Amino acid sequence: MIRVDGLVHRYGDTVAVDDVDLAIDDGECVIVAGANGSGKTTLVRHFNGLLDPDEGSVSVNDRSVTDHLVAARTAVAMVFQHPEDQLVAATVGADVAFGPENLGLDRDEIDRRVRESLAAVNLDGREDERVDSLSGGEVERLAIAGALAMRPDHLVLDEPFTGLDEPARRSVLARLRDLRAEGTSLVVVTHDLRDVAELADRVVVLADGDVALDAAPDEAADRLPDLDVRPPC
Ligand SMILES: Nc1ncnc2c1ncn2[C@@H]1O[C@H](COP(=O)(O)OP(=O)(O)OP(=O)(O)O)[C@@H](O)[C@H]1O
Repeated sequence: MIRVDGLVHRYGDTVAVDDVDLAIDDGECVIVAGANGSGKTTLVRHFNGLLDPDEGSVSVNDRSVTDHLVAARTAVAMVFQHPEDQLVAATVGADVAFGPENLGLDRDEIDRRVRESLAAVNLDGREDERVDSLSGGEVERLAIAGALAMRPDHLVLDEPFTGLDEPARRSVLARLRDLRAEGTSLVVVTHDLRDVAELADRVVVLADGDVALDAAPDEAADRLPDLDVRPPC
């Protein structure tokens, strides 16, 4: 479980996250939506300790993120909005292998995870290609493969469908559906629910850094336009 209690995050005078309480159960799929600047990215960056709370606390699997940073980063994998910033190696295979290598896994297991993760995002067989030769959508899929290779308990994706063409989008959605069925919790940050509403158990909408709505997708649909979120078609 990811648990957020009274979380406040400030950037100077800007209160980006304003006293948020939230719990995401194991195996749940939660959409975090809201207008630009409502605090979505800031909130989820606390889930694996990329930011420190100004007030309040975050725990993952019952352990404080601040006190158990390595455990949080092993349990929660993140894919960010600008995945090109997340690349760490020169080739596709080495990039996906980086996380599992840091977990200290043996070579066979690392190779297996690299193969499976690349296949999950339709990049199979491209281990030896240079990352700087990939298109924007391919880089995004590579970043998702890197997160999948960690076999995290919780996967957080910040605007994962931006820049993906239709086949790539379908393949990522299918993989997310499988992950959810396997018990991985998913947190998908978006301001447009059309892509992921069918997968979600809950929609959490932020407005001005606080939770303005927390409901099942069909219950939430009517209120979404008032909160500057495009409802699913
Ligand atoms: N590094 C930063 N320094 C200063 N202010 C920031 C920083 N990052 C975000 N902010 C501000 O904090 C608030 C919340 O930003 P955040 O990026 O978390 O929102 P968001 O909902 O993810 O927005 P978007 O949909 O545009 O990605 C905004 O007012 C933003 O301008």
